[in-house]
This record gives sequence, structure tokens and C-alpha cells, in this order.
Amino acid sequence: MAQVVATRSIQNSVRCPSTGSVQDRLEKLKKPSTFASKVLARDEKNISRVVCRSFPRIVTSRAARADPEVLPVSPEDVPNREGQFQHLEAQQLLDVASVGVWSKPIVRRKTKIVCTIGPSTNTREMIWKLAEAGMNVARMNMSHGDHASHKKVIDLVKEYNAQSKDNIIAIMLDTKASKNISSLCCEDANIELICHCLGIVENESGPEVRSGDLPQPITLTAGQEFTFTIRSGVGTADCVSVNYDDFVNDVAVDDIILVDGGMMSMMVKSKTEDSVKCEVVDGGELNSRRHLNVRGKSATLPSITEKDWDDIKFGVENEVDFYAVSFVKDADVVHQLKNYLRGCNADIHVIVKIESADSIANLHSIITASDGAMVARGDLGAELPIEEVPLLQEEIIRICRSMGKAVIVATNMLESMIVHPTPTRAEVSDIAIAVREGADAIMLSGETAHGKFPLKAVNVMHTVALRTEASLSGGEMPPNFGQVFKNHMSEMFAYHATMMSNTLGTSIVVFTQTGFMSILLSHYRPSGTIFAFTNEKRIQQRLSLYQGVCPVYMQFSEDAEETFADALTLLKKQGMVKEGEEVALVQSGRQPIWRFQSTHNIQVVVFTGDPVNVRHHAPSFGKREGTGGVKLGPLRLTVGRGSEEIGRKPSVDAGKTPAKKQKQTKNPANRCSHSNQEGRGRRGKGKGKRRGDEGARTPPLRLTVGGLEEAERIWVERE
Ligand SMILES: Nc1ncnc2c1ncn2[C@@H]1O[C@H](COP(=O)(O)OP(=O)(O)OP(=O)(O)O)[C@@H](O)[C@H]1O
Ligand SMILES: CC(=O)C(=O)O
Repeated sequence: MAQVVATRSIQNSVRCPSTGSVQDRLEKLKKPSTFASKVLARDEKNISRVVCRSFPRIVTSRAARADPEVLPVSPEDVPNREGQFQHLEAQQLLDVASVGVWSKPIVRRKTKIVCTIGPSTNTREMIWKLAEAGMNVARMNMSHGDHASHKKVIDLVKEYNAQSKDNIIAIMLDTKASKNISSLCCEDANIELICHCLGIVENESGPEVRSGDLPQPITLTAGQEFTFTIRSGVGTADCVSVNYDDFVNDVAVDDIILVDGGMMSMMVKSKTEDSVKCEVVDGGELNSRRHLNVRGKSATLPSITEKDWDDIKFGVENEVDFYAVSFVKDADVVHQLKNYLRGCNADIHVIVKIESADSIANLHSIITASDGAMVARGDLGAELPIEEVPLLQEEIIRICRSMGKAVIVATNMLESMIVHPTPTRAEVSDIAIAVREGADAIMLSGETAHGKFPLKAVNVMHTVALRTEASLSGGEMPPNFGQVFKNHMSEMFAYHATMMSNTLGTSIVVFTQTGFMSILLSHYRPSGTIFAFTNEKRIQQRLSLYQGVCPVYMQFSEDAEETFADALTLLKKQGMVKEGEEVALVQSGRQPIWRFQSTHNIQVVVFTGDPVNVRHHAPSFGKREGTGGVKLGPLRLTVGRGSEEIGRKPSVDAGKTPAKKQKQTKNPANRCSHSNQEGRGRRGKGKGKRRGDEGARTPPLRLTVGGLEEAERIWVERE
């Protein structure tokens, strides 16, 4: 049976969660604790308080566009503590209450940040600094670098994770072959077999069409002639190789070829057997390995090439969390990849990159088959008319959200910051729009891979996302509202937990071994933080991508109450909940821990500050040994005025009353019978005896939400 347990007096029917005042948070900012803050503490000595920050004037134009070659990271690219202070002060003036519950700037933000790691950031120092600046996911683009360099980054991220107490970085491989793969071989018989089954044979090109390597950048001017050839190894001032043998067949005279995501363009004038002669329309600087798209056409390439399978195998070996798969044209590709991963027993989630005209046609089925999608605006804007991109972005986010899938908005978000220390206003608006549209994550590409100001870029993204989130009202209905009750019980509980935590202004605490329930909760976008406790490191890492989820690793004890108390103690220790603060504790999901398959729970508990005294804001329904709290029996959820219950103090104030005394409490609740647990097996890790079950007898409990006049039961049902 479903149960919701909560009694508390509600001062404000809707209030936004907030832990501590901005003043407190300002104080916290002054106390360095992490690596970055230690670094900053040193720097702070040299920082005089800047009252009025002057911004350098930015002039952006196509000419000022980033050079894709590596730019030396600027010494100015240090986190701006002063800026953080000013930001928080400004927030205080604007609206203190609308800031979320997290006390640390990097975790309080809900929208996650994906950073592409490249030459500017692939060192230990930079990975650490990026993580402390706000990176949540490290992306490796398999079009660049080699396995050895990517392995080094993966190991560094894992090293960071191993030593970090309150911050965890997920790892994403962007799999797409673009290089000539003749030097690569498929060592793995399994992969060879898969390639064979998929009809992928000795294809030397990947789903991305790219120009080849150049000894140095070439300047192209409008009107000049330029040739692409399928002959390999060509890189002169007027001709360069293409990595795709069918390039000559796929393009036609008068086609427009977009180079580097449309930064340059050329018109096809004539073709020979192995070359395509073009006239430059928009010139610029051509660097090595630039994207080539033909306006309005998708290349007839397989979505997963042999090189990709090699990269996928590399990801399996290195236990990455996500694959971002390029140019997915249909759901079959996703099914094939997922089957392969199942065969390897690899728990890696698949994010489909929506970047071609073909993928748009199959959007629904592709996203349904996947674990999430990336709005890959670079190629999308080259394959389709550029004005379609914002509309498609909105639509893809909407579809993902309605399906409960993760969604990432990528490319050009802070492009000018590759070379400039501050963003353009348009870029800031772009981030704000993605946040408002409800993206789980926003992505930095060249800004962090080869830019001059990777840390500043993360900082800008963090600050803009945070400010935008603070302006959102919260409590917004999920897009599939109305469907919710027809679906699985867990979904119903995710929905109600969200509504309850929004109403009471609490964060949500959830315990998960698969991540399922945390992802479901994230889908409903509660205004408070979702603290997702898991005893699986892989799950903790994966959850870093999801909006509003703060994943915490913890060993679970066999006793549920003890684990809850431990979790709250941990949150308190890390400054994430305060003494006296309430949290909504959700027990639901596909794989039960400490509960029966059919028993779902939401409780509102108060953290009293004493690890043995987690006070449930509910009557005592059974004894609770050792931890001084209460064990709750199954209840029906009733929404109504319920003044007696709501105003009622918990029958046992566990914060003050020793556990022994609770045992003696004569709570009338205990006299009522509960029937849904008989004959049900126990599953999950909670192998211990459910203390209190025997005697727990529970009456319906009323919960007032928003001061309804009449008692109204909204949900009483067994699963
Ligand atoms: N591992 C790497 N090694 C060397 N350079 C890299 C690496 N990763 C990224 N870069 C550089 O940073 C640039 C931006 O990275 P990004 O991931 O956006 O790649 P891209 O090729 O521009 O586009 P796409 O994301 O569509 O593949 C690249 O073009 C490349 O110059
Ligand atoms: C991210 C990416 O691949 C694109 O925008 O095209």
C-alpha cells in the first residue's frame, strides 16, 4: 500500500526551500575547505575588495571567432571569489528565498554543467579546478586525442572523485569516428562479430564528415576555389582530404557545404571521380579536422562505425557513465548499442545526439530507446536551417522531459569565452533560456577543451544558471501531469513527493541502488534539492548529470531508520541540512530497500542535530529501537484540513525523549491494524528485521496542504 506520512504545521502554504541566510552562505564562502577554496584562500590575500567591477568591453564578430587551436590558459582564469560574494549579495537583494537549499555554491545549482576536456584542461590541476568551479560531467570527444590521453583524463576524474567528499563528476564519451581508422584494428572478437552483424565492414569514416589534418591553418577568402578530395593525406593551401569515401557521391553541383558548423561555406561547382571543386562563399580560417555538412542532407553513414565500436569498448573497459552517440538516425542503433552493453554487463547510459535531419524524423522513437538526448546544435544548425535550432531545442527538451529522459543543450554556449574573459550578452541569454526550458545540463565544448578561460567559462555558466533558477517559481507541473496516476506507483510517489516538498519547502532525501527513483524525482523538478543516497559508486557518478540531484555515496545499514539517521547526519556534517530543518524522505522505486515491493513511503522528518535523534513529524506508529525515532506503519494519504493532526505535536518528541520512553508511549495509532504487509517477501539490502512491524497499527493520517476546507482523500490504493 502506498503511504504518505507527514504532520507539521504549515506556516506558508508554498515557500521556497532555503537553508540559512545569504549571510550564512557568505560566511561559508569565507571558510575554505576544499582544494579550490584553499587555492583561493591564498589568492584572496592578494584580492582587494572590488566594489564596482569593471567589465572589459567585448567586441565579438566572426573575425573574433575562436581559433580551434589550443590557446594557452590565461593566468587571469582563476575563480573570482569576489564575484561570488557580489553575486550572493545581489541575490540577497533580489530574492533570498528563491535560492535553493545547498550551502555550497557548486552544489546549490540544479542545472548541471558538462565540460569537454581537451588540451586546456587535461591536467590534474585543471580537472580539480574545473570540478571545484562547478563541472558535473567531464566529456571526452573521441574525434580528438587518442585512447591513452582519454584514459589519463578518466583516471584523473576518478582520482578526483575518490578523494572528494561532496562533489562527484560523471564521465561521458562522445563516440564518433572522424579520423582515418586504417591504423586502428578491432582486437575484440565480440566487437568484430557485432560489426559484422551490423554490416559495418572496414568503413574508414565515421558518422561525422570531417576535413583532414593540415600542417597549418589555411585562410580561405570569398570567391576563391577550394577542393575536397577523398584521397588521403592531402593538406595544401587549396585542397584538403575528406574522411568519407562517398563524399563525392553524396554532394551535387550547387550544394552548399558548411565548414566548421557553418563558420565557413562553399558552393559545389564541379566533381571528378575523387574530388569536389568548390567556390568559397564565406571565408575564414580552416583548421585541421573541421566538420563538413551539406546543407539539407545527411551523410549516408552508419551511426556507429568500427572506430566507434573500438571507442565503445574503451568506455566499457574504463567504466564510463555515458556514451553520447553522434548522428543517431533511428532507434535501431540505440537498441544495438544497448544490447551490446547488456552482453558485456556494462552499466553505461546512452545519450543520443540529435544533430541530423534524419534524427529529427525519428525523434520520438530515438529518444524512447535512449536514456537521454543532447541537442547538438553545431551539426543540427548546419544540416538544417539555422533558424530551426531554437525551436528544435525547445521541442527536444519538451519531449525528453515528458519521457523522463535526461537532456543536454550543447555547443556555442559561451563560444566567445574561448578567447575573451567575459561572455556576450547573447550567450548569457542562451544559457538562461536552456535553464528555463528545463535542460538537465548545459555543455561547454571548445570553451573548456582548448579555450583561454576554461574556469571563467564554468563560473559564468554556473552563475547564470544559478541566477536563472532563482527566478523560476518552482512547483511547475510536470509536462505529463494527468498521466501520472495512470502509471507506476513510483511515478505517483515521485509526483507527490515533489508536490509535498514544494509545499513544505523541504529538500527530498531518497535512497537508491539503481538511481531510478532519483531520476524520476528529478523529472518532476522539485524546488528543493534531491539528495540521492546510494551505496553504489557507479550510480552516484551517473546521477551527477541529472537536474537537481545531489548524489551522495553511503554504505547502507540493514536498519532503515539507522540509515536515515546516518544520511541526515552526513548532510548536516557537509552543511547541506541544518539542525531543525525538515526533509521529505521518500521510499519508493522499482527495487525496494528496507520495504516491501508494494509499500511506498514519504515521511517528513526533522533533523535534530543529534545523530540518534531524527524526529519524524508524525505520530509514533511503532517502536524504534536504538535511534530514538519512530517506525512508521502504512498509512493512507489524506489531503484535507486536518487541523487536529497538523497542529498536533508528534506524540513522541524524539529530539528530547529517550528511545526507551518512546517504547512506552501509548499512541492510539498503534491500535489500528494495517493489512498490506502480510505474506509479502522482503527484498533489497534491508535484510534485517523490521523492528516495530509486529506492533505497528496505523490509522489514516491527515495532511493539510494549502489549507483545503474539506477533508478529501486523494489516494488510497494498493499497487
Ligand atoms: N581531446 C582533445 N584533444 C585535442 N583537441 C581537442 C580535444 N577535445 C577537443 N579538442 C579541441 O577542442 C575543440 C572543441 O571541442 P568539441 O568537442 O566541440 O569538438 P568539435 O570537433 O569542434 O565539435 P563536435 O563537438 O561536434 O565534435 C575541437 O575542435 C578540438 O580542436
Ligand atoms: C556537440 C556536437 O557534436 C554538435 O553540436 O554538433
